[in-house]
Amino acid sequence: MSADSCLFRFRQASLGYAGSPVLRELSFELRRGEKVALLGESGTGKSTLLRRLRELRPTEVAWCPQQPGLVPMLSAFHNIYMGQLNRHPFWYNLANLVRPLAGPKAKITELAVKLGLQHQLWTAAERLSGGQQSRVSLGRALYQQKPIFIGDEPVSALDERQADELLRLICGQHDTVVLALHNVEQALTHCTRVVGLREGRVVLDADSQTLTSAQLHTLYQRR
Ligand SMILES: Nc1ncnc2c1ncn2[C@@H]1O[C@H](COP(=O)(O)OP(=O)(O)OP(=O)(O)O)[C@@H](O)[C@H]1O
Repeated sequence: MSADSCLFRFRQASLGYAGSPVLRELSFELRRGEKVALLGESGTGKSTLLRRLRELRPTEVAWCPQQPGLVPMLSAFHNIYMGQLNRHPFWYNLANLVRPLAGPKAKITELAVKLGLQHQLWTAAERLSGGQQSRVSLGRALYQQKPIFIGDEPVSALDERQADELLRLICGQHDTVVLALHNVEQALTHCTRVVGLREGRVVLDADSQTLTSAQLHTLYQRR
């Protein structure tokens, strides 16, 4: 593996907020091409690590946050389009807001079919269900078309079949993927590597093929 295949490297790092560390003595490397699942109990620091990764390579990362953060009055189409807002001049974005342009319309319609949102494309985000909103948020991240996808529980509001289909889509479209998940089966099926966190420390880091779901469930057992 060449040195420049390393995208992120932490050595005994401390990550947290305003002087209060969440992740301690973090030693962690992530190489191009890896598909990594972060697992661990709520509050253990998964989002904190994902946010740091995103800050380190902002232009290369397609970011799918835990909270959809949609503009309520805008349609699913326009919310997805926002994934490429900063690639176009102001006049182009304004024209597309008033009357969707042919190019974005074709691409977003195709994406909406994959997301199962073809019938909700022109519905305002505030009128969508929680699962539909989270698919719009995922669509916005996919529409960014960046090489690295970082998702904070991007499929947790979806049923199992939909979640599997969309995880396949995410992993197929991106060279490198880092996902905070709570579902150990999804982690083993879709990711090549699993990193387990407990109380702000990495307690497991292994190739998915060497792991069992029973081992991963121990990350959630009370001590
Ligand atoms: N903006 C913030 N300012 C201060 N503390 C924060 C902030 N965001 C998160 N924390 C704290 O950092 C710790 C880790 O939170 P984090 O969101 O990284 O956990 P998580 O593993 O992603 O949890 P979940 O599975 O519930 O999303 C928690 O104790 C939380 O209260």
